[in-house]
Amino acid sequence: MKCVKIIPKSLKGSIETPPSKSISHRAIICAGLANGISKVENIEFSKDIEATLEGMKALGIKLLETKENSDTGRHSLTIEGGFPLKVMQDQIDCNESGSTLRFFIPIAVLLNKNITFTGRGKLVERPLDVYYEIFDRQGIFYETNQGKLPLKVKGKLKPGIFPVQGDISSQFISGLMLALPLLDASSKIVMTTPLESRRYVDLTIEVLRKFGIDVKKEKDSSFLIKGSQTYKNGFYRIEGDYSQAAFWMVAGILGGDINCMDLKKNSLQADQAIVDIITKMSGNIQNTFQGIRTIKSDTKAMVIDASQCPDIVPIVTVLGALSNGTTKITNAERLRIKESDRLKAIATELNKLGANIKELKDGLIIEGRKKLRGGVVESWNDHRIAMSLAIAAIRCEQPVTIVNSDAVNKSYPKFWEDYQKLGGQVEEIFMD
Ligand SMILES: O=C(O)C1=C[C@@H](OP(=O)(O)O)[C@@H](O)[C@H](O)C1
Ligand SMILES: C=C(OP(=O)(O)O)C(=O)O
Repeated sequence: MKCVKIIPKSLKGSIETPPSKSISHRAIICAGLANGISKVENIEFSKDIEATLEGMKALGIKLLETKENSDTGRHSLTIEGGFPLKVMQDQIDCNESGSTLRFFIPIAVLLNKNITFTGRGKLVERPLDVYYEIFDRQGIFYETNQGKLPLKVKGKLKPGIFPVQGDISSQFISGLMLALPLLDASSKIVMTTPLESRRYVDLTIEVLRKFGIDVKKEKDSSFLIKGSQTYKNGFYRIEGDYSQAAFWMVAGILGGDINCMDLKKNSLQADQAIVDIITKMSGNIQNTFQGIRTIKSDTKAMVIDASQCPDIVPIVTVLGALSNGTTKITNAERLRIKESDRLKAIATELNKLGANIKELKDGLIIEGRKKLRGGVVESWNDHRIAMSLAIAAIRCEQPVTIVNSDAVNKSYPKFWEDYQKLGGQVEEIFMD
């Protein structure tokens, strides 16, 4: 198994922030549903984005051209889409990507064709009940392995009222929003419990708008989607990813000076919350002409409500573990159904490095320390756990070995390369 050994060092320099994974999924799907040719620029081929692109190809879209930008190594895609889609393969492999699976299922049940969804790792068991309830209500055929993947579907979604729980995953609401405009009458999504990860839904509405689709927010708890809409083809450039920038921002605060470039100031990304969190913890964070800069600072503890920004919890836990006082993470129960049980994973592994973190049912209590010790830790095959541990290494007294370091490929294949570009000392090793 691939592992990395990190010699603790501060990180300094500028980083070309990777493109937003969340926006990339949405833009590729929208381009595929639009009649004609669209261009999607600034794509990083992470495993999750590959799954979405391959999935859309299975549904008949054509990837006419992939052009690499020689400066950034990122790609510009020319996509020929169109609805109705022409199913080329009846099996869609979502690998470990929750977004791919939950965005594709409603699209698959627009087509009345047999389609089977497969996946790996924790994705096999991540919840899908919100969709199963809709299928039961509408008489859509589906077959699972006791609720888990593989999932086989066949049927045709009907417009109407969709009561949906808002606190399991916002990805169900985004998935429905992608498909419902293509039905022949209006639909309404009505939240039956408060919507968490709300800004991911706002992001879906924004990308849909750019592709000519209108979704109306009626109140905080319901969305109106007119039927018989058509996706319009066009050009979309993906902005930088705040979830990934969060790792470098915390790295700057813990021991360096880092400028993250290509971050939109008025972004709809949920994880822009990292800027507010660092500011409130008294970190030195500044807007620069090209991005956001963080500089080594003494930070203090705070209480962080994770309900709207779950993906930054692992890296915020690292910051809390190295801040003065007791940081509390609350409303974070959904972290247990991500690529790993992230509350357990980050608490267990940071404690191995010498942190003092107590796990609660829906959060964490983190007693801050000046330094951590170092040692051997596990990624739990979770990209955000691997990257968080790599950043924690900056303030360790001894080297840190991360087992299964390839987990980063799910969202950020160039993470180790960028870590070294910033002056980090990383040695690749293999362990059984
Ligand atoms: O819509 C999206 O792009 C995402 C929504 C969030 O999921 P939940 O709504 O399940 O929290 C987030 O954790 C995930 O990484 C990406
Ligand atoms: C949870 C994540 O993604 P997904 O739900 O798409 O697998 C993530 O990127 O942290």
